[in-house]
Amino acid sequence: MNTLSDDEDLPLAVPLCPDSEKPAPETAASHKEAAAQSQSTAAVRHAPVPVTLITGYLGAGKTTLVRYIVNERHGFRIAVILNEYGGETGLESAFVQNEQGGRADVPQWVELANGCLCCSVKAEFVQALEGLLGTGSEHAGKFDYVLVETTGLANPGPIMSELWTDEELEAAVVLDGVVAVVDGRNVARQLDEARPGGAANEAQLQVALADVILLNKMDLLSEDQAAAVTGQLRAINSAAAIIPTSHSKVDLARLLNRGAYHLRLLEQMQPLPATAAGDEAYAAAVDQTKQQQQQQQQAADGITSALPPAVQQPLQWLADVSAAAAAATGGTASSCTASGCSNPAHQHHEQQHHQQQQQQHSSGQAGLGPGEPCRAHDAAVRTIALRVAQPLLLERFRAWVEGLIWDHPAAAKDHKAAAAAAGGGLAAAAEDGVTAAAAAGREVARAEVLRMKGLLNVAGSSRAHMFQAVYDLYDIVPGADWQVLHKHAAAAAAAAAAAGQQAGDGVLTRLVLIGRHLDQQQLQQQLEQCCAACVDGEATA
Ligand SMILES: Nc1nc2c(ncn2[C@@H]2O[C@H](COP(=O)(O)OP(=O)(O)OP(=O)(O)O)[C@@H](O)[C@H]2O)c(=O)[nH]1
Repeated sequence: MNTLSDDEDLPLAVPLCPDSEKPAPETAASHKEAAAQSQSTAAVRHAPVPVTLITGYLGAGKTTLVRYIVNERHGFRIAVILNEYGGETGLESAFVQNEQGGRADVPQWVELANGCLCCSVKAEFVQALEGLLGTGSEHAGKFDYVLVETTGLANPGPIMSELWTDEELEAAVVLDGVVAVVDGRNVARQLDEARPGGAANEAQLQVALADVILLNKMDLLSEDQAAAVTGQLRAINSAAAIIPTSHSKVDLARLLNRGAYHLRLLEQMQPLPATAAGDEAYAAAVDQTKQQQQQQQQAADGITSALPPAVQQPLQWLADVSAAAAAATGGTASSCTASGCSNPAHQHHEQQHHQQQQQQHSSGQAGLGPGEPCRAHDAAVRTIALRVAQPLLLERFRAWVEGLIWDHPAAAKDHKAAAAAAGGGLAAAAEDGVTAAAAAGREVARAEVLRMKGLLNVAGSSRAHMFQAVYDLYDIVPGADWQVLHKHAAAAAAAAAAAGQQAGDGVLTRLVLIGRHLDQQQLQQQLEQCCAACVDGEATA
């Protein structure tokens, strides 16, 4: 499995659909399309069960959310997997089970005690899912949704990549989305908690890796406090939807069945089967949930017409990535900080920090030099946006991404050699940047990329390519033709503009990156080096 853990060596980054023969971009696209086609066909047969991962710091409201979901009328037959430390797991799940009686649809509870999903019980977790859903299991076909509640101290990255790629399950399950529940009252403090060696803490990782953030305990926050916390969360992760909640009560159409990680399958997936023939109430509830979700999403993004999934999906991707990029860019401009935090308390803290740095500087100590990037902000988990108009060479782009998401020094070294052979040494660029900075006497840490999302303009292909990376994995899926996309995006842009939102524009590669030590200028330069024009320039130089 391609995941990170304390007790395993860091694996190589693996494209979900690897091109072992490194074909030219045009061939690569066709290869991907063929692979997507065969996977999609399998999806129709096996109908993989969507899994939503629920993360969040201790006491944020995860169990409250699970309890709320299983008691709502949503039409899904849900299996719930709890990953709790200590002896109270039985009590908690028994309590929830007793409550579910009336309206929940056969929730099944599986307890994973005495271990953490992010390390020691990954195997147990996979076994639990196989037991529940795998072929031949007595439960096979009985559930059409899985919720996994992690411990408050879990880093969701490893389990995300485990779920995203789990071949052992033969697509019995598919990661649908990651929800982070945050305690609005305490999240600012939790995000600030220091970890040895300056590592990102769990609260930061949970927010950074989420597709949806529930800003919970709104009943305990003033409007100003809520706005401040929202700004802080947005600065870390501009790509996630932030939904304010009290007692984790949320419109489930915004939470479930988002399809954030199964782009290849969405086009071909059939509607969820009814519980039993003639169970009209069940089927109607499923339809209603899906319809609501689609309408809300489309209304939010200005996508008004009913489009085929092959167009709608990349159009949605375009809207999501553009909105995330706009939020990241707007955030950066909103204050003196790179993180763009709008939390007044945080700004105050950062003002102090700047003053300290400047005082240190004027007193001759190592501090903030003119034009020097601020290290404290650099160390914060944040979102940055990149864009480039020139078409990308896919292999160069791959080499760059692989270099970024392998942050382990040994893996980076292996990768440097491999990528130098494959794509002209781009993979080593980040490391070389660090070395150059060190030689110049600057203290620069290696970029730690947790999540990437983008739409790619690939040289030799007329199709917009959807791209995302989580932790040590990435995937690139060809979507609709740019022309078709633009035709619909123009309508969407007009609607979005009318709604006061920023819409996507032009045949552009646009990327958002979430992580730490992200040097915007350096990463922009590295992305530009992946362009065909850059390589042509090299050839003629
Ligand atoms: N006031 C208020 N209390 C809440 C809200 N959501 C949850 N709580 C309470 O917060 C406490 C913790 O909620 P849980 O749902 O157990 O949180 P958790 O994230 O599962 O906690 P751990 O399992 O310990 O990590 C409980 O007492 C909840 O009743 C909310 O929106 N407002």
